[in-house]
Amino acid sequence: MPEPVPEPAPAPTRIRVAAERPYEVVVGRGVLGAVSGLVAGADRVAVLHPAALIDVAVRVVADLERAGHQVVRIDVPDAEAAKTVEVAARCWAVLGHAGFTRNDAVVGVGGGATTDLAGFVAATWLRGVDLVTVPTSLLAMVDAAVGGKTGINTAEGKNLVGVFHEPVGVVCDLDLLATLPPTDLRAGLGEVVKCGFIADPRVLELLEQDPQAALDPASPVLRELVERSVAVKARVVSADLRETTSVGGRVGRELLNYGHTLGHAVERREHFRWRHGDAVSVGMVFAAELARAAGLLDDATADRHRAVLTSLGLPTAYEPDAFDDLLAAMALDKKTRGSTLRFVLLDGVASAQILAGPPEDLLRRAYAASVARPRD
Ligand SMILES: NC(=O)c1ccc[n+]([C@@H]2O[C@H](COP(=O)([O-])OP(=O)(O)OC[C@H]3O[C@@H](n4cnc5c(N)ncnc54)[C@H](O)[C@@H]3O)[C@@H](O)[C@H]2O)c1
Ligand SMILES: O=C(O)C(=O)C[C@@H](O)[C@H](O)[C@H](O)COP(=O)(O)O
Ligand SMILES: [Zn+2]
Repeated sequence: MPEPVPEPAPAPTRIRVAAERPYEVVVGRGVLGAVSGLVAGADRVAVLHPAALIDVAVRVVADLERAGHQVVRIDVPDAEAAKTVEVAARCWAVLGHAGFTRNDAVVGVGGGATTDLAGFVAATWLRGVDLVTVPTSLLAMVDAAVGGKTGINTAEGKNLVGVFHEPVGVVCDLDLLATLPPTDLRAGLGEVVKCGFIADPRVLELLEQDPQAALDPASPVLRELVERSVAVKARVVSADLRETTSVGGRVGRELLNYGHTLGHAVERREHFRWRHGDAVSVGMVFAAELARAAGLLDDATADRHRAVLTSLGLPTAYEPDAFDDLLAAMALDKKTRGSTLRFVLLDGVASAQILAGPPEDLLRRAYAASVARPRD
């Protein structure tokens, strides 16, 4: 009997983002080697990573050194602990010490917290040097590493300090998801569900058909979900890079903030110890209840939020008595104008509008509905 011939691995997918300097998001398996080609013009390269990703960072460093770059590896704190001005200042000090100039580059290897920090450091050093993101979590692949939002937190709230700074390239190596803890993979699906509701109904169908496949890092279903979510993000940011064009009935980049108004408030109340994707999950259920209470969204689509998120094991409700704290935190949401809160709401799947200044009692009713047990 002849040996069975293994199927060739599918070629990497390249998704283009039309920024001022257009760039590509490469999605595939075994594509880590693409990083060095993206920083070809740099003499020095800084590779920022948390301890959990040391093995990946070492592989990237070795490639870069083989290509002749002088490389500095910077070990940063894990998760949200990296997104502080103190950590950014430590990175600036390392770059200064190593003599980083404007043709040098920063590479962020890690989850969304690391790529947000790396982006902020790259954006601010000498007012901007090249950035390559190497997302290693699902959430960073489908969202954080793409699109140029960079930032750090302050005691007052989430991502309150940051700049837009697009990467020169994004390398999503799906093989890296093999070591991602299942709880973090699940949290990443929160942003995938978001992409389904705001723009791509096929994402919702895939999740509903086989939630377990979505939770399996080796499955082709997960690859399709990553590609579809990156495509949604690329399309939205390409049309509104700086989040400036939600006018009239048209929602620009703010669309990507679906579920984040309450989600970020939950993160702040939890002192940034909640996973971002979990908070967005809770925030989307609240947004669906608000849209239902405002008479915008039909019952079936509102209920579909809780159903799909629950099937993936994501949280759908926060503490019943927390609304006053959350309302105060939402005042600092970036979509707020003056004292007017603004929410991205759906009036159907893939159809959004901004609700500005809803009365407080409507918000309270929606929150109460979001924490109530689902209807049978
Ligand atoms: N800039 C944006 O557009 C944007 C979009 C969405 C989210 N975000 C930000 O992204 C952050 C959330 O990202 P996240 O969910 O990736 O969280 P994270 O960066 O905190 O990573 C989650 C955990 O997974 C670990 N990890 C990551 N990849 C791993 C791997 N391959 N193997 C083993 N462990 C791994 C990390 O070390 C961390 O402990 C938040 O700060 C959020 O605000 C930014
Ligand atoms: O890229 C965007 O735009 C988003 O809003 C994507 C979100 O998933 C992400 O969490 C973002 O960081 C939130 O933006 P913020 O401006 O509210 O901090
Ligand atoms: Zn998000």
